[in-house]
Amino acid sequence: MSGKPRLTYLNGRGRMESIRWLLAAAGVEFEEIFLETKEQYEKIIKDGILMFQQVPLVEIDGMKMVQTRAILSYVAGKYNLYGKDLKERALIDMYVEGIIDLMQMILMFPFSPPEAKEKNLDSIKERATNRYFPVFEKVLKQHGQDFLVGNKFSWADVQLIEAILAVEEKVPAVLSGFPQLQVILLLSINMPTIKKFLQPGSPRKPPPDEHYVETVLKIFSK
Ligand SMILES: N[C@@H](CCC(=O)N[C@@H](CS)C(=O)NCC(=O)O)C(=O)O
Repeated sequence: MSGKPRLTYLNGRGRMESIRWLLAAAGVEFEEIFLETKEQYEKIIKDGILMFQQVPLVEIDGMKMVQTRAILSYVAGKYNLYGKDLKERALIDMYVEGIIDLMQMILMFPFSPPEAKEKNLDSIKERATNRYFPVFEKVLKQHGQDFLVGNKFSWADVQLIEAILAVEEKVPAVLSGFPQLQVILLLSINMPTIKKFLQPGSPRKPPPDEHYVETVLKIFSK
């Protein structure tokens, strides 16, 4: 093995995308194995590699890690993106969990039935604008620092930037009432590691299309 973390998931965003973001933001290169068939997925289950028969799977530092949040917090801790003490870490956890709740709506959106799409899109817009983005706008405004926690770039910032860009893909003007978020977005997308991740040809995955949705349904159908 090359020593690089090895990620096993589908060739699409899903639950793995935040892990790709965090590794990329930390400047860590990784390898990927893409599941394309149910047989491939069943084989890794049969081999006993997936603790709960679920992906994402990340092989890192001799471990076969599953559970998205466990993987993310390991990576955040390992690469100094997890605050300087327990209190900063608690804050990062709260921010991240909030953003993950918003991202969950975005994750499920492509699987909405056609008649529910408009309503679900409205809910994403409503939640982003009225519940989640105002929190981060206020935090940044109140402490006047560049980043969310401890005046230092952290996992919380990475998660926020991923979420902002994901919401903007669906609701382009969503940041118009959030000047602080515009600033942190600009600052972050110009950081060398993130800039690289946002360039074509990087491991960042495109928004889910019909083929991705079909592949997910095919692989995970019972
Ligand atoms: N709590 C787990 C959930 C993982 C999960 O639901 N993964 C899906 C793919 S995105 C899966 O493997 N589904 C198959 C199954 O649950 O049987 C995590 O956050 O990693």
